[in-house]
Amino acid sequence: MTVRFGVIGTGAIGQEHIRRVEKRLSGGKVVAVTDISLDAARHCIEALELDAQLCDSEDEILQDSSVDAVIVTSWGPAHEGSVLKAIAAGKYVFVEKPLATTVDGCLRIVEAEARMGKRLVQVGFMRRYDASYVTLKREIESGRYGAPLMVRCVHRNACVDHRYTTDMAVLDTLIHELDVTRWLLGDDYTCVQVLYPKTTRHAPSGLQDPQIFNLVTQSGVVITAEVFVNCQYGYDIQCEVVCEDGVVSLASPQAVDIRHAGLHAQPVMQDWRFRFSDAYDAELQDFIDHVARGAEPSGPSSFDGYVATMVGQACVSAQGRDEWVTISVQKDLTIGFIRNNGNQRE
Ligand SMILES: NC(=O)C1=CN([C@@H]2O[C@H](COP(=O)(O)OP(=O)(O)OC[C@H]3O[C@@H](n4cnc5c(N)ncnc54)[C@H](O)[C@@H]3O)[C@@H](O)[C@H]2O)C=CC1
Ligand SMILES: O=C1[C@@H](O)[C@H](O)[C@@H](O)[C@H](O)[C@H]1O
Repeated sequence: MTVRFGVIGTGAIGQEHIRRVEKRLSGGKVVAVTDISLDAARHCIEALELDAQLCDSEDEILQDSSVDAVIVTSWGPAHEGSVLKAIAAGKYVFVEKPLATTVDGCLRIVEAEARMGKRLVQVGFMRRYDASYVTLKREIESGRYGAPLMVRCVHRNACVDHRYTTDMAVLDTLIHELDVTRWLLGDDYTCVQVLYPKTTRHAPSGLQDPQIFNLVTQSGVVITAEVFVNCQYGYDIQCEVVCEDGVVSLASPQAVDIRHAGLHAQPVMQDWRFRFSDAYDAELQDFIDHVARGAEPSGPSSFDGYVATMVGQACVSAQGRDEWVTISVQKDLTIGFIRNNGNQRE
């Protein structure tokens, strides 16, 4: 069966996902698109030469019985409403991170899905599909290096625009580390502290950049994550796991190694589009494959989305304070269904 998609939000990653469904992946087709800016949606249809209907609203997409699944790629604060409506309409939904920008919003989604009695939602935490992260997890789980003790993460973007605010360093950027490190270690966070180094002159006015997040897990692993979104030189994602008997790190994603003009160098990618291109392909293909055979998605679940936003909110509340903030994930029976059925990709 071909999965017929409706897309809500035709901005940067919306267009990326539409292009991959149409041109690179198999088993999916975009049949309807909308955006709060209808001009943006119209332009997307024209620019990508889509054979898709321009819909006036998300409601029109969700009421359309020819749409099997939706891709939600609008701004974060709009995600909750679209996902809840999609669940109510019984549609599968691939939603970009964050699942919702508030903890209560995430819980409403988790509970709505639990009431349906089946998983419908997959969250776009694509790093779980990145070959280098997958290998890193496999190596850690082999036990060959002993128990993980410390993790050092770096998340650098070349630059951001004036709309990027200090809390977005958490809910827009660090949220990837919050999800992937929990997945890598199979461990939950207990507390967080945020340090503010000197701010770069390249940061838009009022933005604290860079920021350092120190997190501790239940088993006592200490994670240090740097977020620096105006580093100028490119898009740089690093992760090093220090274990009792060895150190395992993400491999460089570069395909070339250059010796030139007295230098031995590797180019640095400039954007998430390139660094995680294969991972975005893999996550969406996995979603399509499950939906096409009527199976529940098995990628990052709404519970994972809830945990990431919940931990993210604790990080936000620790920003600008010189103290540790406690984190406790709610794991009651209401959401046990999703937790137990949707937490693992294997
Ligand atoms: N997984 C990843 O690595 C990435 C994830 N993202 C996530 O994807 C989402 C979108 O980000 P971008 O594409 O960069 O933003 P963008 O600003 O380029 O595009 C967002 C689009 O959504 C539309 N929109 C906003 N509210 C809407 C609503 N209520 N209904 C319909 N359309 C609406 C806007 O008009 C805009 O066209 C964000 O949640 C972001 O965090 C973005 C980039 C990379
Ligand atoms: O999700 C993403 C963006 O929304 C975010 O703004 C960037 O900081 C991240 O690197 C990218 O992966």
